[in-house]
Amino acid sequence: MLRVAVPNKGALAGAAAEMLGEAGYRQRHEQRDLTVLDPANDVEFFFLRPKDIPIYVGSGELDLGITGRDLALDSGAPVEELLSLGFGGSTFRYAAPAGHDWKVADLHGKRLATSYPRLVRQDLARHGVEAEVIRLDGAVEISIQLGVADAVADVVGSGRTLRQHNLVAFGDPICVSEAVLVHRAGSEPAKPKSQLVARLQGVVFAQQYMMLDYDCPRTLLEAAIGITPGLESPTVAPLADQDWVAVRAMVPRKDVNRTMDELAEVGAKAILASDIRACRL
Ligand SMILES: Nc1ncnc2c1ncn2[C@@H]1O[C@H](COP(=O)(O)OP(=O)(O)OP(=O)(O)O)[C@@H](O)[C@H]1O
Ligand SMILES: O=P(O)(O)OC[C@H]1O[C@H](OP(=O)(O)OP(=O)(O)O)[C@H](O)[C@@H]1O
Ligand SMILES: [Mg+2]
Repeated sequence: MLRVAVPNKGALAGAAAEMLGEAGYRQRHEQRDLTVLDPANDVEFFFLRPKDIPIYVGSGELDLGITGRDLALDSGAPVEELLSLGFGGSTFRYAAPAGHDWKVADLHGKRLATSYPRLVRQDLARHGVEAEVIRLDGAVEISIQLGVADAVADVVGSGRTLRQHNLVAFGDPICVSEAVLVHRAGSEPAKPKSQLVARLQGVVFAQQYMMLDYDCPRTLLEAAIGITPGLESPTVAPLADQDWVAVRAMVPRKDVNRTMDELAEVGAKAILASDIRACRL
């Protein structure tokens, strides 16, 4: 039976559960349940803190896990990414009080608070900067005003928390993160494992694409296909009116409105965009 770690709470938990549900796996009904058995798919899910997941997967106790790239790197556990999941996007950055043009070199000799000490120490070493790293569990942005640190290194999502505490981010992002599916580095892609990977890949892909359907005069088909080449090639079907065809193609979600504008401009009609729930490519 495949054993899979899933975040039990926090920023990644909701979207991870939703994605597994969309991929056809059994959901937990009680927020406090720590395991869920899915005999139909021969999988057992373990609901764990995202920070601990790389440790369980890296040790080989669990086969797969969903966690943040930043957490996986900070753990130092021997895990590797199988798939980027497209949610939980953040950057991990240095930040310090606004009003000064901070450089990473300015951290030399300073106190730096973070929940990701390994990631930070590695980055400081890369910059040849020696700073005192103070490990905090959370709410790191407040540590400067409370007097325990001069600067921080923390997760930035919208940037709202930094602004609230009058901090500015500086230097290149230490890590550009999102939720990822990991396995133990170098482990074999056993079959049930690769089936779960393929299912999740299908959901990630479905979320990034939309299906476009439209009617097009035959004479304009070439131009329309140039706008919606699809993945392999678009489906073209005859209409009752011999001069028209129906076209169906997948398009990147982020481009869908611009693509619809372009199709309308070349003369396509009845352009419909619909969501794709899941797919196998
Ligand atoms: N505001 C945010 N926006 C986007 N991603 C975030 C945000 N906060 C955390 N993350 C991502 O979520 C993961 C950490 O999740 P979470 O914050 O739930 O864990 P935690 O900090 O260990 O737990 P908790 O916050 O519940 O104490 C990291 O990969 C991080 O990059
Ligand atoms: O840029 P923003 O959108 O404001 O998000 C960033 C904040 O979100 C996370 O905190 P979380 O809620 O996980 O609390 P924590 O600090 O206790 O981990 C992160 O640690 C930052 O504090
Ligand atoms: Mg957090």
